[in-house]
Amino acid sequence: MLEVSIEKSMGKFKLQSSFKVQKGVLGILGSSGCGKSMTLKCLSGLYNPDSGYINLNGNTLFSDNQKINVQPHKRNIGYVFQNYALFPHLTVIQNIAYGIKDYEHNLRDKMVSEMISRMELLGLENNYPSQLSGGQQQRTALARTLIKRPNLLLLDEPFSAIDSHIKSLLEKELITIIKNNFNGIVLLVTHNVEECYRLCDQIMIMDSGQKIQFGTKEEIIQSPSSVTAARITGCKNFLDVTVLEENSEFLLLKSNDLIFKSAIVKQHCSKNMIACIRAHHLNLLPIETNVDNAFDCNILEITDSLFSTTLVLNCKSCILEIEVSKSSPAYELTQRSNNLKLHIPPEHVVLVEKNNN
Ligand SMILES: Nc1ncnc2c1ncn2[C@@H]1O[C@H](COP(=O)(O)OP(=O)(O)OP(=O)(O)O)[C@@H](O)[C@H]1O
Repeated sequence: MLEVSIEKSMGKFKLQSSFKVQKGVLGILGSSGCGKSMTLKCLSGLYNPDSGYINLNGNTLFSDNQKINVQPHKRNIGYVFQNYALFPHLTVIQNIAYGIKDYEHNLRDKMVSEMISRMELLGLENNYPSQLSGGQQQRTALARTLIKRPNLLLLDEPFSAIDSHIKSLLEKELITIIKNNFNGIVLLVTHNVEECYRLCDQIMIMDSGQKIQFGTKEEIIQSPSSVTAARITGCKNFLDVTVLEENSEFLLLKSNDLIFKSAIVKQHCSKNMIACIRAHHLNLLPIETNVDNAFDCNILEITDSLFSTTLVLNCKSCILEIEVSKSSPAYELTQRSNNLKLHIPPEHVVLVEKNNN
């Protein structure tokens, strides 16, 4: 179990990080400069927090109250940096052995050769980092870290230096390696929501040095708690709405000339809220369709991607972005007409408080 409650000021920036993880992979998601890497650096001991505490599996690594500050190399925390930070003048085998250089040499050789074969680095033992592919460098960096059997593994944007076409292969590989070789807690820093969803069990969203939401990945994606959390998790549509009616089945909402339904929500609802709707949850239907919660709209802009199309629509004076797969019937419709019906699934409308940004 990892328990963190720390504060750290650096220039104008203030980090106030507090969270608890029992097990599994925690994704730390947030835009550039929100304090993700600083959180990892405080955990690893590279930075000293100004105040607070860090407890890992019952051991206090940092506490300003108790005047405890365990040195970085005694924390048993593995840290894989964005660029892997391999020693360029050492071979694969020497980089991996570096992590356990104080071990008795027979034991060290045995552990290194086991790690080389587990990480599928056989045949590359004597290569220098410059002679390795991105994926091989990543596996070497992981091997160097995991060989020390850390209690906590910190991964800072492990795929940022990798081409997108091999990224998905490496993601799968990384998760298999971690699941098969490591049973401690993993913290994965990323600003890519899809990567975060694929790899993590829980997600913490950060903004301006603070945690703004923490939960399982399903909770975070289905129920963002604020406009910022929704935006960071990829939501594109935010409508200022007035709640016209609230009954046991639905809420009736108004934004400009659009009056639409959302499914009932558990939380208290104010009169004025923000409705967050993800672009891929909206649907397009033929103009003559007559179904509940579907409204006339016209296409203002089309951005064509490889497998999907993003459309900007005007629907009753509300501007909405919708993403349709090129293999969907909705895409066919966009090829034939500019005037369509926009269906808003009530269960996919998330309401957040207006002042809760
Ligand atoms: N050594 C430092 N001195 C002063 N300010 C710093 C220092 N290191 C980081 N900062 C500031 O602290 C803030 C958080 O930085 P951090 O590296 O944690 O961001 P991040 O969320 O990891 O961003 P990115 O996704 O771009 O890596 C930034 O505003 C940064 O400018």
